[in-house]
Amino acid sequence: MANCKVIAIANQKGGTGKTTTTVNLGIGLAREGKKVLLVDADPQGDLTTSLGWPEQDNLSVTLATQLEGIVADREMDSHAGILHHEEGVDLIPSNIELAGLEVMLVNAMSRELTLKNYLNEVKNGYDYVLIDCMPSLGMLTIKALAASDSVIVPVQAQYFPAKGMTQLMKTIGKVQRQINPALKVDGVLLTLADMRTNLARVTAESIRQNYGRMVKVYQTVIPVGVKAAEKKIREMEEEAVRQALSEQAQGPGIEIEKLRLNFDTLLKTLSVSVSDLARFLSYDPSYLSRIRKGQRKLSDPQNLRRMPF
Ligand SMILES: Nc1ncnc2c1ncn2[C@@H]1O[C@H](COP(=O)(O)OP(=O)(O)OP(=O)(O)O)[C@@H](O)[C@H]1O
Repeated sequence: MANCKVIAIANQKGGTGKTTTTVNLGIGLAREGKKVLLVDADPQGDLTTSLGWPEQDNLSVTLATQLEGIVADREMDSHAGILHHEEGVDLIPSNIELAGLEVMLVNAMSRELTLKNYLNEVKNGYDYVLIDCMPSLGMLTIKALAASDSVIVPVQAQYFPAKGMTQLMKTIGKVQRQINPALKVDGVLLTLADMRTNLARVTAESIRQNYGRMVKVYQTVIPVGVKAAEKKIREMEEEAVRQALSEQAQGPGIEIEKLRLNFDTLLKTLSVSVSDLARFLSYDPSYLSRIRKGQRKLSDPQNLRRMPF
């Protein structure tokens, strides 16, 4: 479609509701009769999982395959790998292979434009393309901003994100000046808001006061559904969780790769995201995320053993 709009859903802070916004906005637009393609631009593949493809390592064609084809200048069917969801949205999925692509792209020509070039090949069939970005301002997010007409920034209403917002706005400004002058900020979306608390109300007000002149802050605020998130974890098979945890918590001798695999199994068993588990345990999501990527060991296995399951 000639007027396809490409929107990046971005915030370098983890767990602000990017994936949830992408899914719900996408399905909402599909219900309005729009043709929608969702793009999972996060190697953690949470969008792919949340749409019902948890075994994403078994997918033969993903976003990484397509981008790699563009870099290598290989003839490819650009529609290969696109999945169709029963709610009426399409998805180009991702898995951990996307992380490896960043390294490969260091020497690639026009590396910032690989995603744009790929989307140019597929977007004609769609009214909207929504890109779920990863929680970083690295090359994959730059690529998403370079490929987009606009960006929506989900911000968790519970924390005043002063430093993070300044960094994000600087990056958007840089992309506008150097790669994509047409990029617009659609708006800031306040998410996970518990408006019964003073903190959320004060934070929402501060965000409007501090950024409202620069960018639109949507009047619509997404309320937190605490019960739903916690119920999901509490309903898990307790025995399976304990078993996976005790394997993980074998102390400093455990191999980092084994820990990574165990942790992955744990998340799949629970069918929860890293952010879910982090919130439930009051852990820093980036700490758990590094364990999941095989970048660090548990520093406090005893603490994990006492998890409140
Ligand atoms: N309104 C809500 N109420 C309750 N839980 C929510 C809500 N929105 C999102 N969540 C939960 O919060 C967690 C973080 O949301 P989500 O995965 O959408 O954030 P994200 O910004 O994409 O995370 P990441 O930065 O890790 O990619 C998820 O477990 C999700 O299920």
